[in-house]
Amino acid sequence: MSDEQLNLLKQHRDAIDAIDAQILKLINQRAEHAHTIGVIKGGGVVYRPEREAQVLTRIKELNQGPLSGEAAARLFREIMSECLALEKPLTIAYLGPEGTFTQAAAVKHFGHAASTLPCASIDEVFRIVEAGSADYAVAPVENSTEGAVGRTLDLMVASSLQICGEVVLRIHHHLLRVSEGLDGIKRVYSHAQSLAQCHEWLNKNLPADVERISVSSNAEAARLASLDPSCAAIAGDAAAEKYVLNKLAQNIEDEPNNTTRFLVLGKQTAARSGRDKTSLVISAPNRAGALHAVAEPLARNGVSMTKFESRPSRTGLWEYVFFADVEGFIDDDNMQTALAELQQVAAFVKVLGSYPQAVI
Ligand SMILES: O=C(O)C(=O)C[C@]1(C(=O)O)C=C[C@@H](O)C=C1
Repeated sequence: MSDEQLNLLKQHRDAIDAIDAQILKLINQRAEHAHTIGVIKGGGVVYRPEREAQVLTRIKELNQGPLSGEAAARLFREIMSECLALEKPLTIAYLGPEGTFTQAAAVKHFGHAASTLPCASIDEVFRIVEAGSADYAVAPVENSTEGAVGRTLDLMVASSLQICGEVVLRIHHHLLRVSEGLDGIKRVYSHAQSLAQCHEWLNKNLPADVERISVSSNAEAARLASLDPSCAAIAGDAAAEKYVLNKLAQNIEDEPNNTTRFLVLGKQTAARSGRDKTSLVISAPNRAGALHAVAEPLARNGVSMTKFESRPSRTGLWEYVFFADVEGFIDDDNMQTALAELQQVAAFVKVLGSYPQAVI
């Protein structure tokens, strides 16, 4: 570098140092306000999903670049996470083990200041929060290629927990291994869904005699691959980092827009954020007529549906339960009318929660 370049570099670095000092001071001023808000809340619920969604939406709107709106929101996600931890540190139960996409979703939603608690099953995630051993739960509910996560939906029917948020995560799968290169791989471990999502890539890039073994999670697959150089795993970034594996191939999922949606569950109901969703479960006696009876009051009252999923009820042989996600907040007038009408035709209607739509 020339003297002139060195001089320019120093000028910019000096400017960055001065700006960093200002940012630090302002972040701490923000933290002081959050701390005082915590005192005003007087030991009540500190996490306010609707306010967090509003803060992040506003940041995206205010942002003028060169950082992207998403990048700016992610930075503020972390600042808010630390501010919230000053009020009260949160523990988030998730479908483990460590390194799963569900943990990545929990961190995306609550930031790094929240502690995450891995659970062995979706049932345990619900139980732990119901018992008060963790503050919130994060559980997968649907994948864009594989469809609904039935266990989460079934548990929602009986659980006292409310949905207070959603997280949408792009799922990127990588082929991971302790050693370099594709030679000598005898087995590939992954969760059955991930093996299915990378099926075409595996057919094209690995010899036919490489065994594909499905295990309980992608993180478990990465752990197994870390123990044996003749094995590889399909898993995401978090698992690759945790088990210090090489990425032999990145983003090997067949479907480039592969996303998973997760629910955030807790004992509180969220307040209106302005861009909300409501999840309902509706039970009706027989499927053919029931589908129309359930969808019609929503449509007629102008409540738009973003998801509709039917599952056999676990209580009656021919009964179906319908899971509907609709746009809007529970006490919107049209929502209230539609719900009252639904109650006339359905065996039961349960509101699983009204909550802010995912912002980042
Ligand atoms: O506004 C509040 O209620 C706060 O506690 C402050 C704050 C924030 O840092 O902006 C922190 C945590 C809440 O979940 C929402 C927002």
